[in-house]
Amino acid sequence: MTDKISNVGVVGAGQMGCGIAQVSATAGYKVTIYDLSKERIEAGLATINGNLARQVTNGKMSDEQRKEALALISGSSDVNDLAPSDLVIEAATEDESVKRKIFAALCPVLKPEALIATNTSSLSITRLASATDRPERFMGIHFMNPVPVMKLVELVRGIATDETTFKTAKEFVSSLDKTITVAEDFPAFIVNRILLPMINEAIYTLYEGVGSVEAIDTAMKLGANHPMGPLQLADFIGLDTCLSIMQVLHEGLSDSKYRPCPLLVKYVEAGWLGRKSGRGFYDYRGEVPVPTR
Ligand SMILES: CC(=O)CC(=O)SCCNC(=O)CCNC(=O)[C@H](O)C(C)(C)COP(=O)(O)OP(=O)(O)OC[C@H]1O[C@@H](n2cnc3c(N)ncnc32)[C@H](O)[C@@H]1OP(=O)(O)O
Ligand SMILES: NC(=O)C1=CN([C@@H]2O[C@H](COP(=O)(O)OP(=O)(O)OC[C@H]3O[C@@H](n4cnc5c(N)ncnc54)[C@H](OP(=O)(O)O)[C@@H]3O)[C@@H](O)[C@H]2O)C=CC1
Repeated sequence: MTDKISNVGVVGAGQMGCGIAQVSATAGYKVTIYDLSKERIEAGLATINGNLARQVTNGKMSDEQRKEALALISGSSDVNDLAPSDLVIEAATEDESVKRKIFAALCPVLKPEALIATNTSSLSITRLASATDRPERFMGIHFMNPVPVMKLVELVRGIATDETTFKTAKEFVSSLDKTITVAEDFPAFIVNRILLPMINEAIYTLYEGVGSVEAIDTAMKLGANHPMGPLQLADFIGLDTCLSIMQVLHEGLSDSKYRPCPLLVKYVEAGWLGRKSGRGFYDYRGEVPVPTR
């Protein structure tokens, strides 16, 4: 048995929240994106608009389908507008205290039978579930960036997640034409347990002067056939998110091999968060990205 999902709520109008909203609406779900700031929501809706328009230009969808998808998405800075949701996917900043506050505000608004999922990259699903009033109806649905392009979604159960919730999540993700992999509730799950230490090592390689930003990215693109160099990918993910994931790995697995590189810490402290803030290992403020080291 599964639950029927028609209305999807998304918390956080950042790069992931908007991607999740876009693919959900394209699959025919009614979507409400909630964020604290109206400007964020407007910028997010504009990004979705641009992405859908590009799909029309590339012949991947008709203009009619674009209009239908757009008509299914609305934005709100009032959490009460998530009340009709059958499923809420939390995709706010990768910070446990932020997510806990969101669940505290969200739970009283939702129908008792509504499901809550988190798109967290690394945090314990069991611990996040305990911050809600429905741990059995809570789980991890971890999309990859950019959501409209990447095929994989990791599904992660918490200790209390019930079978109906898991099956409903599976059915929902399959309806978005994504491929599922199931991960156990360990720090950073599967993809980020492997990917982030590689990115962190690339930052150490830069920190120790083994190569420049350009040399490291070129090496991995042409020497290992990665679509993006690791530093380019770190900027794409967001350096704040990369640091949070490394901290969760370091603390959660108590192994010094996961120690976040001090240079990553420094960039985040400077507010150089990658593409989203205009500067990271590359400076994106000009016509072409320029390495910052
Ligand atoms: C941190 C976590 O918790 C987990 C994660 O997500 S880790 C990150 C996982 N993601 C990756 O590793 C991405 C690695 N990079 C890539 O695969 C590729 O560089 C890429 C798919 C992002 C871009 O591919 P590309 O060939 O260089 O660029 P390009 O030809 O411009 O784009 C390919 C398609 O992706 C689309 N695309 C690219 N960036 C996009 C974005 N940010 N949003 C939406 N669509 C995007 C393009 O529109 C294009 O679609 P069409 O074929 O319809 O035109
Ligand atoms: N980036 C990636 O490659 C991936 C990220 N993820 C995960 O997805 C989640 C979101 O990441 P991403 O989209 O990259 O992050 P972004 O920084 O792009 O977006 C996060 C959004 O959440 C908003 N936000 C912060 N606090 C609240 C709140 N209390 N209520 C509502 N909205 C809030 C932020 O607003 P403001 O900026 O104003 O604070 C911002 O708009 C994280 O958990 C991350 O780990 C998962 C897969 C891939």
